[in-house]
Amino acid sequence: MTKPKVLISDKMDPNAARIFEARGCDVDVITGETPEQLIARIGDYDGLAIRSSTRVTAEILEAATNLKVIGRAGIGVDNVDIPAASSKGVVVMNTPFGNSITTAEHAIALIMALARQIPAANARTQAGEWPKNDFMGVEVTGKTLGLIGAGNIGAIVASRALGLRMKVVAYDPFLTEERAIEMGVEKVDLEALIERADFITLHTPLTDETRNILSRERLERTKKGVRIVNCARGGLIDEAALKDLLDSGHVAGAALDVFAKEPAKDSPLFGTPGFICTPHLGASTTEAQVNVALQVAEQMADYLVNGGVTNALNMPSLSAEEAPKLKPYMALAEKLGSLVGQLAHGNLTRIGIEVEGAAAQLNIKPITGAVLAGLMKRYSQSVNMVNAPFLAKERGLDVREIRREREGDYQTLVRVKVDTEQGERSVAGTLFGKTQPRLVDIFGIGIEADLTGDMLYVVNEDAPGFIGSIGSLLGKNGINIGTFHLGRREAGGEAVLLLSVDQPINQDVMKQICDTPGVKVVKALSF
Ligand SMILES: NC(=O)C1=CN([C@@H]2O[C@H](COP(=O)(O)OP(=O)(O)OC[C@H]3O[C@@H](n4cnc5c(N)ncnc54)[C@H](O)[C@@H]3O)[C@@H](O)[C@H]2O)C=CC1
Ligand SMILES: O=C(O)CCC(=O)C(=O)O
Repeated sequence: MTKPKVLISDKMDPNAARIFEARGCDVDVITGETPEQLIARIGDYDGLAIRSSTRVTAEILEAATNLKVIGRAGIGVDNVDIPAASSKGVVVMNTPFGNSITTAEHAIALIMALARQIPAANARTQAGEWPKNDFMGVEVTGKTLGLIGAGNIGAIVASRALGLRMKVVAYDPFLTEERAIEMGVEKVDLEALIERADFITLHTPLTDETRNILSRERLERTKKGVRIVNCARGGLIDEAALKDLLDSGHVAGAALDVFAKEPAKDSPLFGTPGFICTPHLGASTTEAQVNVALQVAEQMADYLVNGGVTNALNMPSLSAEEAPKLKPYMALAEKLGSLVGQLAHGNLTRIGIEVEGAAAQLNIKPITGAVLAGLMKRYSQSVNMVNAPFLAKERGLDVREIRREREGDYQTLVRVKVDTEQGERSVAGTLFGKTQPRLVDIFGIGIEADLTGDMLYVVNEDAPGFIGSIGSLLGKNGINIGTFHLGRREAGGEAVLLLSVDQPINQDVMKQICDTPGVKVVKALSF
């Protein structure tokens, strides 16, 4: 088996490359390239490991013909076009906890730096001024910290701020009263936070809702003398309004680690009294960078080598223990989806995926993804279990999942049901010996078949001599039969013949089969 190839395109702790190699991947570290250079190179790689500098755009993804996974060594994935990655079937992963403590500590450091004007005092002292009378600070003890965003980092900031004897008020639409009590913070609405906070710190992602959350209008309603810290994402604060309010003295201090446009090599805020900044250093500690590098490499290698999915933003997680158990089910599910896709006529509007017996103990999402991928192969060659659910949604396909704990005739069963113009139709399969996918039911007719390679599907009237006539027709045309499977509703009723052949069957032979007396439906299948 060829080794998966990974490109590390941003500066990353060297442990990442070591882990990739130890886990059986080939790895190249090529940083600082232009988008055009990355576009020219990316087609060679199965995995792309990034931090925040590489922007993974739709154009880059278009050129990424082999790419299976993008791993962000860090939290924010606003530098990745996730919808484009999803529709190309590329898994996007991040490392949601590896740098949280470090980033929270940076926010606290900036709060303290603002309270005591440390950067300006340092610069002027080192310039030989000894400006003792120019730097009257404020205590943080007893002050109110307004926390916008109380997720992982926000919660750590809150705990540290409480340790500094600050009072913490938090605004986060997803913060429950119970969690606020557990964190020791007061849950408030945004407007109350704006009016009450002596310090404000932001810890939300940048979304349509959070963009400009500290707008000019809100900044103007803050307490006079407020100090503001942003270690989350540029774009959360109106930078022009912040500059005006620093100039007017309404805002006493602001510390930005992140800017609306990065790298921020120039900004109207630079040089403004009370303004301090760092170049997106929130996650930059040795500890955090080792954490995220190890974690992203482990996660990506696990996916590329074993199919395990951890911390993916566009597909359900799949642990390294689950992955090998699910693998044969996913092969079965893909084959059943593909069978339905090849046999069903017209536009499908609804699909049901039922798992029964042992299959019901497993995570159903990957099974659903595999059924949909098999089904939609007829629309697109680049469909896989990552993008299939998105494509299904785009096409308005109603997908239902049903789990039945009890066993039926089989110890484990996956059934795929679709609504067709002829009514509801279903196919089902099981695993022989826990790993071998087998079809066991096709549209209500029991049959045991391995769905593999080129196959011929025939529905016929059950009559003596029919099987022999099909066998000799194929023989006459030089087509060798590999396996032969039969099933029927009842003696003399509707029967199904499913056989594997050593080569695709051409149109001429298909017509001859079609013209054979007793044939009702005939279809060439491929798996
Ligand atoms: N400066 C740096 O180097 C770093 C920055 N970050 C950034 O920090 C941010 C937060 O990270 P985590 O705490 O790990 O994320 P998280 O997902 O654990 O927490 C984010 C919180 O924001 C809340 N939120 C969402 N929409 C909101 C809204 N409209 N108003 C108020 N709250 C809202 C969510 O409910 C959630 O609790 C991310 O944007 C991340 O990119 C993370 C690491 C390093
Ligand atoms: O990788 C970095 O230095 C930035 C980290 C960051 O912004 C994040 O994890 O969201």
